[in-house]
Amino acid sequence: MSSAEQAAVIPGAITLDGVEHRYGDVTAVGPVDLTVPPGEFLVLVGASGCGKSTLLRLIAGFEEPTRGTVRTDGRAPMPGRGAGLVFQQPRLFPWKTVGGNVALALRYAGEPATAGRVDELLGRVGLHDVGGRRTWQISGGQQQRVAIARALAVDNPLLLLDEPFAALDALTRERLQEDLRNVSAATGRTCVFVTHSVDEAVFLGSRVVVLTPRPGRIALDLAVDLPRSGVAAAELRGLPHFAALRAEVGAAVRTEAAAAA
Ligand SMILES: Nc1ncnc2c1ncn2[C@@H]1O[C@H](COP(=O)(O)OP(=O)(O)OP(=O)(O)O)[C@@H](O)[C@H]1O
Repeated sequence: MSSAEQAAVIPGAITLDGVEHRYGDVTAVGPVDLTVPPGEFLVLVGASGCGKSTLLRLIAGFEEPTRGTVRTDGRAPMPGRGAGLVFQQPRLFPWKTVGGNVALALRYAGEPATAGRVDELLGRVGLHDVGGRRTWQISGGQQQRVAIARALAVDNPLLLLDEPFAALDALTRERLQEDLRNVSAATGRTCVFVTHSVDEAVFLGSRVVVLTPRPGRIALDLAVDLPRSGVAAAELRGLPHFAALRAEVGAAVRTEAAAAA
């Protein structure tokens, strides 16, 4: 068994081995080789259409690679019953309460949907005393927090997020980034996060991968060696090293976008 295969059987590990994906005649992704150890916060950045969402869907098991293999926990990913998923739109059920949405996710995951467990998950994302409200009675930022709580209800070490904060105003977005950073540190989940924002990538990621224009391949694979806890968000963003990392990622994104033009 290779070291990549050994890493892949550890819960929360992801391996992509020679992965390519085509839609008809269009090669959207690949080849990509990537090993993500458990607990890593990997951010995928790149120009529109470079294949970020396709890579995420391959890891979620919604797409099968045209070539190569994807493994999560050493197995082919299982669509539907696999990782916790968060999308750009919260996709909550409007006929259910906030707590009802989280309870449904717990039941779907085969876990007891007790009031205590629902409150605990809502508390994790900073939501208190809104469990009895309808989803349309809370703000867009709060709805996205519910979507994250629902994803955390899934008993799986993987959390996959596709531009979850893109539709939010700047201040709400920053607050959710801070909370997600803390949630990921507290839960130890492996996160894969897709974004267009270089700042968001460097703030959230413990590793940032910049993709080339279609087909998406790895142009830059950068470890973000910033403290994961114990430093306030404003302080972190003010560090010279934060600015240096942001400049490095930004330059790679611009170079790749220019190549696409
Ligand atoms: N279901 C599909 N059928 C055909 N082509 C597709 C399909 N989904 C995506 N594509 C194409 O594959 C390429 C990669 O798309 P993908 O959505 O993965 O990129 P992306 O980097 O996430 O883009 P964006 O940042 O705009 O969301 C694009 O050229 C897109 O048009």
